Amino acid sequence: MSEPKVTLNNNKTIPLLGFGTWKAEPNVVEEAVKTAVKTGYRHIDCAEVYANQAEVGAAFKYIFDNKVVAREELFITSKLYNTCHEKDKVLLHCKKTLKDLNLEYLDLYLIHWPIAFEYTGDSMEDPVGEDGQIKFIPVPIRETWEEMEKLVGLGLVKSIGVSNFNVQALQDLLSYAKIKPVANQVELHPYLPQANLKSYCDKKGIHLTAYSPLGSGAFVNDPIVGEIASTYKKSIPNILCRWAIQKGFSVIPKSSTPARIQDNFNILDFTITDSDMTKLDALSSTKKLRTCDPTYFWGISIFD
Ligand SMILES: NC(=O)C1=CN([C@@H]2O[C@H](COP(=O)(O)OP(=O)(O)OC[C@H]3O[C@@H](n4cnc5c(N)ncnc54)[C@H](OP(=O)(O)O)[C@@H]3O)[C@@H](O)[C@H]2O)C=CC1
Ligand SMILES: O=C1CO[C@H](CO)[C@@H](O)[C@@H]1O
Repeated sequence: MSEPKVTLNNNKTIPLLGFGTWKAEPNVVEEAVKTAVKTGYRHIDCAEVYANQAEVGAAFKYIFDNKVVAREELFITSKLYNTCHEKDKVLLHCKKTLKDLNLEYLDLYLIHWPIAFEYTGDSMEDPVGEDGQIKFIPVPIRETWEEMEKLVGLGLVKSIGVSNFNVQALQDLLSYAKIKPVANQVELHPYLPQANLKSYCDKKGIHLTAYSPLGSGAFVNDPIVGEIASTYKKSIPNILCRWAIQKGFSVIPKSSTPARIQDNFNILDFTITDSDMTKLDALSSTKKLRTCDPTYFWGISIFD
């Protein structure tokens, strides 16, 4: 079954079911990406900070050399890390990402977080001072965004967007952006449904991509999701990802396990009824969860 897609605000399309690569160890990610593409995924989510782009790039080389699919059939995203926000780092690290991924262009390049750290070169390590605190630097998002816009002009990226931006950060960006962000990639699942952000992004034509859609396994003991999964004879991850795509989000579950990579693709042959969608929508009133918390990572609070 072919992948459903939605149209972005620049008229390009994004496949709704993607494949995540964070924490996919360098020695397994190459096989995982090959398995994903052979299974049918057409959207692959990468980032320089995941420290595995060269191995993901080896998979892309295999895929294109062996005509598993053509380059135009894949939608490939990567992200500019917090250490690379300064004016002179954006082009440099976009080119580094393209070289590692063995690509001539990215479909989508995102500012990974709306916060800037001191530069640590290609290591992608977070800069930590002697006091144990992260070394933040005051680079305005505007400076970084203007460089991101130039990448579109250079043909290195088809679309640009952001990740982990709240409504306020998007409002600021839209006040000066010459090229509107096509997408905002954020943590999103029934325990963190991002209702305010969704309503703002819908109004502004910004697509939302749901990261950590499985909530780090937090739903395995949820009786409502479990019951819905048995009704449809699907797995809990299937229900979570299907819920996301029925709400119009793209979704990027990660797995390094071949059977799970294949299982997670099995969401295109069924529809969750409105009444079951309502039950899933109601879960955030029973439990709230944020697995990727910058307060915990770096001691900075950026979400509402
Ligand atoms: N923009 C950002 O700041 C962020 C982006 N992301 C992106 O989103 C992607 C997905 O998010 P991530 O945080 O990885 O978490 P996910 O919600 O995708 O969960 C991944 C975990 O679930 C396990 N898993 C996957 N499928 C199944 C299954 N069918 N049954 C049981 N367990 C399963 C995986 O194990 P195993 O691999 O062992 O099978 C892994 O431990 C990332 O890989 C990354 O690409 C993530 C976080 C932040
Ligand atoms: O995508 C991500 C995965 O983890 C990183 C932390 O180590 C985050 O920076 C980021 O959000």
